[in-house]
Amino acid sequence: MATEPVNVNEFQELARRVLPKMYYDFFAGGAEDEHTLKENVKAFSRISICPRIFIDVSQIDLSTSILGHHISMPVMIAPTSYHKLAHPEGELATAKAAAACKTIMMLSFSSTSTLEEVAASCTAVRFFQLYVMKNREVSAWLVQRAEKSGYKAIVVTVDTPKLGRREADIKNKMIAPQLKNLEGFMSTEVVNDKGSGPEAFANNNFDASFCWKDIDWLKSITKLPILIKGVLTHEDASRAVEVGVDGIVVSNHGARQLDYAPATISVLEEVIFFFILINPFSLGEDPLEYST
Ligand SMILES: Cc1cc2nc3c(=O)[nH]c(=O)nc-3n(C[C@H](O)[C@H](O)[C@H](O)COP(=O)(O)O)c2cc1C
Repeated sequence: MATEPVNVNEFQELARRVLPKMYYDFFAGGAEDEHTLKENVKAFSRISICPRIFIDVSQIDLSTSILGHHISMPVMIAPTSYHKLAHPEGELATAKAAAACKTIMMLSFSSTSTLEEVAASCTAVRFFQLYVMKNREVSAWLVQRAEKSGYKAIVVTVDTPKLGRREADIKNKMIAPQLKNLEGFMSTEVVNDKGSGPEAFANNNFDASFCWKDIDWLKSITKLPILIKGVLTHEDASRAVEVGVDGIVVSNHGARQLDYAPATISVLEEVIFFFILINPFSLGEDPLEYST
């Protein structure tokens, strides 16, 4: 690329050129046929933006609040794994960017820096993303550490009872890096010469039985607000209200989990419509905030 990249597509192309294929494929790929991966992009391209004219836009304020935290724009950093595979500064650089942009960073369970290191490195409001493990003690220990380190919410990812079948990772025999948050408690090294290391680790350790009733357990171990990430239907949004979580993240996990799931943006309207129906006067103020 002759000039500095100016948009995310150009950054992606740059990443493709400089990263080892195994890592690039991990970051860029989706599950199985990658049907949903393509749909995620196509669905955005089907949305057009209709401008209204003669409005004074000399001062623009995009700021909003999420769970009471004021942020500069309705854009946050979703939890993504293994940042150090892309850059030596890893999650610390991402956290610095979140602070500079005055937005919220959700730190992945699968980070390559510890949650304490990230907390010490920046002033950004941080949420901690959790996969609930078969060994509940490990999950409780992580939640307590997040609470102690000043994270402001626990985001439980609920679309990953098993890791999505990511065929590129299987072919590349993707090697999972050490998960820093688990260091000292358990080894995350997986020798899996048959396929994807991350898939083997997740399938050995994530609790595929975790379901609605277990939200009570989570509430019993933390005072932090609880968000569930991976909701795609109004039925599940309704259930989330019933079990009393503090927020939902509408998401198909970047098409990395269930292939042929709908594009996230295409179901957002349905889910938001449900909230308007149950609470017509409080859009934007309700404790259940809306995001993808
Ligand atoms: C490389 C990569 C790693 C990801 N790692 C995680 C993760 O560790 N935990 C998680 O909950 N979501 C993870 N995600 C999903 C993102 O948080 C986010 O949901 C996705 O990129 C955007 O799709 P959505 O708009 O459907 O949410 C990852 C996504 C990518 C691309």
